[in-house]
Amino acid sequence: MPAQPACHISSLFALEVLDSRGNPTVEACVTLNDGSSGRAIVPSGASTGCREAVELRDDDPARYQGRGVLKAVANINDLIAPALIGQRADEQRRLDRLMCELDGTDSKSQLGANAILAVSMALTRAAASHHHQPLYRYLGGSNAHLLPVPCLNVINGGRHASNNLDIQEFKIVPHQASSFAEAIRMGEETFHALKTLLADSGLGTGIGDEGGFAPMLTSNEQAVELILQAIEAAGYRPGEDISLALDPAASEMADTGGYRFSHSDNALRSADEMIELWQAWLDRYPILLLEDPLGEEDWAGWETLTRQLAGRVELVGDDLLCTNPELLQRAIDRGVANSVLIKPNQIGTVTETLDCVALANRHGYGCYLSHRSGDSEDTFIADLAVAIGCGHMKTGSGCRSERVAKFNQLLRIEHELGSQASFAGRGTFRTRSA
Ligand SMILES: O=C(O)[C@@H](CO)OP(=O)(O)O
Ligand SMILES: [Mg+2]
Repeated sequence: MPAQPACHISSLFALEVLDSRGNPTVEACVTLNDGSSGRAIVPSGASTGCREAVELRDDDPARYQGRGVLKAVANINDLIAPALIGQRADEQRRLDRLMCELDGTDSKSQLGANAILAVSMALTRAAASHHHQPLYRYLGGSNAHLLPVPCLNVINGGRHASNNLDIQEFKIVPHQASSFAEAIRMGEETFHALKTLLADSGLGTGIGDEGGFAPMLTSNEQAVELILQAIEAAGYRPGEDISLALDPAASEMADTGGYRFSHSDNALRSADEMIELWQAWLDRYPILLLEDPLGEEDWAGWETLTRQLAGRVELVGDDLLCTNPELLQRAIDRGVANSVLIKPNQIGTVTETLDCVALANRHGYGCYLSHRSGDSEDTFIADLAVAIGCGHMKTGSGCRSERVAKFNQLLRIEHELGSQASFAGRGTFRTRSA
């Protein structure tokens, strides 16, 4: 029998490892006949959209309070591996489809999106290695060169911290830089200035899940004011050098009749009042991007919001769109949002993630790439950002290794690209109507 070609999968296995919250997650390892290999760890969200692909967890309370992933691991070892071993690793579309067929559900609930995505990403890495290409080049082709503006989440609230802030993510956007390295320096200098400011004001400097500070404050507005002060203290001009981005994660606030700010004043606001609130914040603060400013079920509210604000600010659908091409198509048809958050584990394969990006590109929607609040040392999304040239991404901020790992990978990519690298800058943020 002739030897199988070098790109064929010779082994595939999975194991249970830990994410940044100390919860179990799935790692998959793929090896090819020529010895090339790839491994990948899937991240995990806390404020998840209700239409995300299913993250399969064990219901065994004796292990990790029922959060184990041994079933997902077994699904890789016992069901996916036998189907994939012997196949070409660089036929990503075919293999991702094969796994979806093996699963047989729309939500990937049978095998688990955590099982399928771990394998999907590991396959990409193994194939890139087989073809002697860095991941960003293999995924993005010869013109992959654009480094994203990093949006650093410097104050954490909502589901990501145990403080009294309703807004989940207060992010700084260092866009007035000539390179990714300079942008990261500006961001981290501001992060450290904020730490000093908080400490000098007697406020907490403990951090939340995504590496930002999580102080108890008097209002959500105070968080913004402190960040603006920190930007100036670091020697930068708010709005000129460094702007702001917010993720209110409003699905988490949804309550009968509107949105409840349960962490601070417990006020209930209707969708119209929420839109007025964001409008007032846009008048007052240099905000370039609002992610999930309304909830995932509130399509009517989103239509009004988009009509009123899409010409001024990037409106990103996260829980609303779940990296799902079908939901994005619905948003396009209804004129909702002007940008889509891209989180591979919301949809569950590399192929479908790239399909969602392609659909967004065809219709002039922005793509805003994202980590999850439970993440790991895996840096797949750093390479993905350059591969798809999305121009801006969020991956937390600068004092947790799982966040820094992505920054460091982007610094390596920028170094490797040398004079071929470009930095996206402010123009990457959408300000036109959908
Ligand atoms: O809401 C979000 O955008 C994300 C990532 O920042 O949080 P989580 O991973 O908890 O869904
Ligand atoms: Mg979000």
